[in-house]
Amino acid sequence: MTTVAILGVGAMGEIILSGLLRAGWEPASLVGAARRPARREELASRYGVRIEESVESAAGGADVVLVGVKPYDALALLPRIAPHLAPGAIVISLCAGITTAQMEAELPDGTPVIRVMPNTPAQVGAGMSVISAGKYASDADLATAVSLMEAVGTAVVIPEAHQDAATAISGSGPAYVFYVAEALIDAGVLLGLPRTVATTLATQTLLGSATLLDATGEHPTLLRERVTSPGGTTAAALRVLDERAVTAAFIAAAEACRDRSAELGG
Ligand SMILES: NC(=O)C1=CN([C@@H]2O[C@H](COP(=O)(O)OP(=O)(O)OC[C@H]3O[C@@H](n4cnc5c(N)ncnc54)[C@H](O)[C@@H]3O)[C@@H](O)[C@H]2O)C=CC1
Ligand SMILES: O=C(O)[C@@H]1CCC=N1
Repeated sequence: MTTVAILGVGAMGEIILSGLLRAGWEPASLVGAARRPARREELASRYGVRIEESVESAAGGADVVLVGVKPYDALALLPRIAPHLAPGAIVISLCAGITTAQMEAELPDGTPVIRVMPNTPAQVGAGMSVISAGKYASDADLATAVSLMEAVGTAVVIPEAHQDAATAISGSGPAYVFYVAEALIDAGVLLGLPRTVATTLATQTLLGSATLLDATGEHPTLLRERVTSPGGTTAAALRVLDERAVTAAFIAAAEACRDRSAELGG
C-alpha cells in the first residue's frame, strides 16, 4: 500500500485528500499535517485519517510526500522534512511557480521531486493535473505521480518549461469558468429570471457545452457556428463580446497568470 503524506491541508490539500478517499484509497494510507488544533480535529473527524501537528512526523515514513502549502512557505519546509524522508520517498509539489530545481536544492541529493499543477475539479474526480519530473525522478516515480493524480481526474505529463503556461489555463482556469458562471447568472437575474432558474440554466449550459466539446472532439469554432443562426440572437450577442474584446481580455489574463506563476518561483 502506497502511503501519502499531505503537508498543508488547505483548499487544494483537502481536495486531494477527499478525492483520493472518494477514489477508494484507504484512510490508513493517508496522513495530513495541519497547524491549528481545530483544523486537525475537523479533518480527522471528517475523513477518518491521521492528521499530525508537525510536517516532520507526517512526512516520516511516507512513500509520497505532497507539498500543499503556499508557494512562499514551500522551500522553508523542505529542509525540515529532509531528515525524516523514507528512502526512495517521492516529493510532489502542488505549488505554483516553484521549480523542481529549487526543491531539489533544499532536499538530500538524489531525492525524486515531481511538480504537479492540479485544479479544484479534482474534488469531484474531474481534475486536470499537469505533471513534470525533476532530474532525479525515475519513470516509475513519474508513473506513481500520474496514477495518484489520475485518481482525481485527468493527468498529462508536460515539460517543466510549460508549467507556468499550464497554470494559466488549467490551474487557475476553474476560477475563470466560475467567473463566467457568475456573470451569466447575474445577467439572467437582470433579465428577470429567478436566481435559482438562472443558476440552473448557466450551470447546465457550461456542463453541456464542455461535455459536447469533449465528446465530439470538434473545434470550438465549429460548435459556436452551429449555435449562431444567420441574422439570429447569438450573432447579436457575440458581436457585443467582440466589441468588448473578451478574447483579448482572456489572453491578457492568461499572460498575467503565467507571469505571476513565474514570479512566485522567484
Ligand atoms: N487552490 C487551488 O486551486 C490550487 C492551489 N495550488 C497550490 O496549492 C498550494 C496550496 O494552495 P491553497 O490550498 O489554495 O492554499 P491554502 O492557504 O488554502 O492552503 C495552504 C495550507 O497550508 C497550511 N500550512 C502552511 N504551513 C504549514 C505547516 N508548516 N504545517 C502544516 N500546514 C501548513 C496552511 O495552514 C493552509 O491550510 C499552493 O502552493 C498553490 O499554488 C495548485 C493548484 C490549484
Ligand atoms: O491562485 C493560485 O495561486 C493557485 C495556483 C493555481 C490556482 N490557484
